[in-house]
Amino acid sequence: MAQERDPRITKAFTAMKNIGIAAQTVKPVLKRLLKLYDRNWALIEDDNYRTLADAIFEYENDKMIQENAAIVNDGLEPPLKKLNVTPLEDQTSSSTKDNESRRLDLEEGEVPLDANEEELMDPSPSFSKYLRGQSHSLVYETSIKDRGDIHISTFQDPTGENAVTHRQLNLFCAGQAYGDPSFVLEKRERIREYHDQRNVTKPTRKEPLNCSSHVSFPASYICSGNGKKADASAPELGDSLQSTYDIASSSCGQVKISLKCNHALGQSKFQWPNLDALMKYTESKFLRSYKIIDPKFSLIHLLKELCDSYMELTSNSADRSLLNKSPGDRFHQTTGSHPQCFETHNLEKDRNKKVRSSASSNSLNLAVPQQQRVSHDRGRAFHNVYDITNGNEKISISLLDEYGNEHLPNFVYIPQNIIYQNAYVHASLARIADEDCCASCAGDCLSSSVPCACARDTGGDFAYTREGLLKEEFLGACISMNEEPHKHYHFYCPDCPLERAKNAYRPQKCKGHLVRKFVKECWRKCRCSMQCGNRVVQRGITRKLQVFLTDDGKGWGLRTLEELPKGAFVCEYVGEILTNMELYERNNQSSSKDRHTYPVLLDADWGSEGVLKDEDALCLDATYYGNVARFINHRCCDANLLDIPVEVETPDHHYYHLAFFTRRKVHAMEELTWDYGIDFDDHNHPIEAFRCRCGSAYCRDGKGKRTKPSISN
Ligand SMILES: C[S@@+](CC[C@H](N)C(=O)[O-])C[C@H]1O[C@@H](n2cnc3c(N)ncnc32)[C@H](O)[C@@H]1O
Repeated sequence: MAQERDPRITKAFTAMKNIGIAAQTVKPVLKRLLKLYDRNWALIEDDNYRTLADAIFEYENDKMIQENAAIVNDGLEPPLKKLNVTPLEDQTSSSTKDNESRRLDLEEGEVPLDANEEELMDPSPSFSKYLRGQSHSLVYETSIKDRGDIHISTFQDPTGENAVTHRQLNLFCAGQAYGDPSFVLEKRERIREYHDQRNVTKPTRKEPLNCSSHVSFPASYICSGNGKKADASAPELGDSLQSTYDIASSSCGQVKISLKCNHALGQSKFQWPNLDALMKYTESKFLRSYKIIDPKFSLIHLLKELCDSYMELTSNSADRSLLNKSPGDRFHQTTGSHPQCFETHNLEKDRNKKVRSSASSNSLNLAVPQQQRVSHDRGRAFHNVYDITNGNEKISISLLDEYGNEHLPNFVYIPQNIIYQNAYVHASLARIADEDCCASCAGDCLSSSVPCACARDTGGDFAYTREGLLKEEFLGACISMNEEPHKHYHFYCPDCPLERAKNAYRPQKCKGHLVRKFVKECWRKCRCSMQCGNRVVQRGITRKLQVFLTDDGKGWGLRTLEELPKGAFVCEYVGEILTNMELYERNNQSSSKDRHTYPVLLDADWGSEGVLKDEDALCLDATYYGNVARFINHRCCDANLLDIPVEVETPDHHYYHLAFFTRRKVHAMEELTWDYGIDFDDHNHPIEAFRCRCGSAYCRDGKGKRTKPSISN
C-alpha cells in the first residue's frame, strides 16, 4: 500500500514550482535540508520557503563551479579557483552524525506521484521543452572567483524562450567568463516578487547553510566582451518600479554614471539588457552618427572618462562657475569636494612668485580662446579654460592657472599646420610615387606578414608597435642622435638658406644640419584603412593633457594628466608654415619683447637636394596660430619628450610634421618638456635665448653641470 504523502512536501514543491524550479531539482536539496534541520519543517517553510530556495541556488551554484572547473581542466587553462564554497553535502555531514538514525521520508522515488505531484515532476509544457535532455532546470547563478575578479553568470528560462543548455552555459562561463546581468537580476527580482506577493517581511535565515558568496550579489563583475572590467553593479531593487544600474565610475568610485529605468513606464516584462550588448549596440549607433574612426573607441571608456573628467574638474578647477550647477545642468553633483578642491592661495604671496608677465599682446589682435572662465575667490583670480582647443581636437585640453596671476595666452588654436604665405609645400598625390605608398594594402599594414612599401624608409620595418608606440630600437636611435648630435651625420649647405635669411649679401658659412631619422606614415594614396597602425600622428592627440601655470617662472607649461608609456605619441608641433625668410622678416618687424619665441626649423633633411630655394626652407611658427605644443617648455638634456620628424604627405621632406614622443615613462601630472637644442652661448642668434630655468642638473645655461645624461629608460 502506497504510503500517504506528507502534504508539506507537496506544498514545498508547489512553492518552488511557482518560482520556476522543477521538482527534480528541489528533491535532492529538500532531502538534505530535512536531514540538516532535523525535519524541522517550520525552518524550511519559513519566509515562504526562502531557505529552501536559497539552498537550491547554492547547491546548483556549487555544481556549476565544479563543472566549470572540470571543463576548464579539459582545456589548457588552470582550474578556476573556487572560493568559500562549501558543498551542502559537506555541511550536512556534521549534522548527519546526530541524525543518522532518523528516517528520511523523502527517499528516491518518493517524490509525490499523485496528479499534483505528477505535475511537479513533469513541469509545464513550455518548461519541459526547455528541460528536454537537461539535467537541471532552474534559474542558474554562478559566482566564480578567478584571480580576484568575480564573474557572475546566470541563466534562467522558465518560459523556455531562451533555451540555453547547461553545457552551453558552462562553456560560456569557462570560455568567456562574462556574465549576463539581466539573468541574475531577473531571477533576483522574481524571487523578491515571489516573497512580496506573499507579503513577506525581510527574510531572516535561521541558520547559514553555506558560506558561499553567491547569495549576496557582488558589486562588480566583468561585463565587457573585450575583457575590460567595468564598474557595474546589480540594480537597486528597493523600489519595485525603478531600477538603477551603475555602468561606469571614476577611478576611485566617487563619480558614477547610472541608468535608471522606470519599469512602470516601460514594458510590463522589463528585462535588464546585457551591459556588453548594450554598449556594443550604442557604440555602433554612435560610430554611424559621428563617423568615429579610432579603432580603440569604446563607449564604456568614454563614460569612465566622463566620470574621471568630472573628478578632474572638481579637483583642479579653481573656478566655481564651472562647478556650480544650475537647475538645468545635465549632471547632478553627487560627490563631496575633492580634498584638493578650492585650495586657497594668498594673492600677494603668489604675486611674488610670479616672474614672467604675459607675452600675449600682439598687433594682430588674435582671438582669445573661447570658454574661458575667470573667477574670483577670496581676492584671487583664477583662470580655468575648459578646452583651449575650442573643440578642434578629439579630446579637450584644459588650461589652469592656480595662482590667478597670469594673462591668458593670446593665440588661435589650430590642430594642423597652415601655410602663412610663401611656403611651398609639395603635398600632391602625383608627387607620391608608388614606392612611397602601399597601393595594394588593406586594413592594418602592421598586421601584414611582410611589411609594405611604407616601411621601406624605416629600414624595412615599421617604426610603430601594434600598441601605437615607437619601437625601442627606433626610439633609441633618435635619442642617441639627440644626445650626441656631433656623432651623427650633418649636412653642410653650400649656400645655407638660414644664413641667407640672416644676411642675403654676405651669408655666413653653413653651421651644419643634423640629418635625422624620419617616421614614415601611410597616407591617402595608401589603400590601408585610417585605423592602420602606421597612422599615429595623423590621428591627432589622444592623451589627456593640461596647460598649467608653472611655479618656477617658465610661464605656461604643458603636463600630462595620465601616465604615458615610453614611446607614446603626445602631440605634433603645429603652427604657421613660414619660409625662413618670412620668419626672419617677422622677427625684424617685431619689437624685441614680441620676438618669436615659438619657431622650429624644418631642416631635418636639407641634405636630400642640392641648393635649397628660399620657398623650400621652411619653419613652423606657433606664436599666433598653433596647437598645445606651443606650451611645451624647454629642458636641457634630460627632457621627457623627443621631437621626431614624421613624413605623412610629402616624400621630399622639405615639409614634414614634427611629432613629440615620450623618451621614457612619464607619470601623471608631470610637466612635459623637450630640449629646444638652444646654444645658450650663441649670442649672435637672431632670437635672444631666455634665461633657462629648466632645473636640470645638466642645464647648459652657464650654471648647470655640463655632462650629458643618458635617459633612455
Ligand atoms: C614655446 S614657449 C613655451 C610656453 C611658454 N612658457 C608660455 O608661457 O607660453 C617658449 C618660451 O617659454 C619660456 N621657457 C621655456 N622653457 C623655459 C625654461 N627652461 N626656462 C625659462 N623659460 C622657459 C621662454 O620664455 C620661452 O621663450
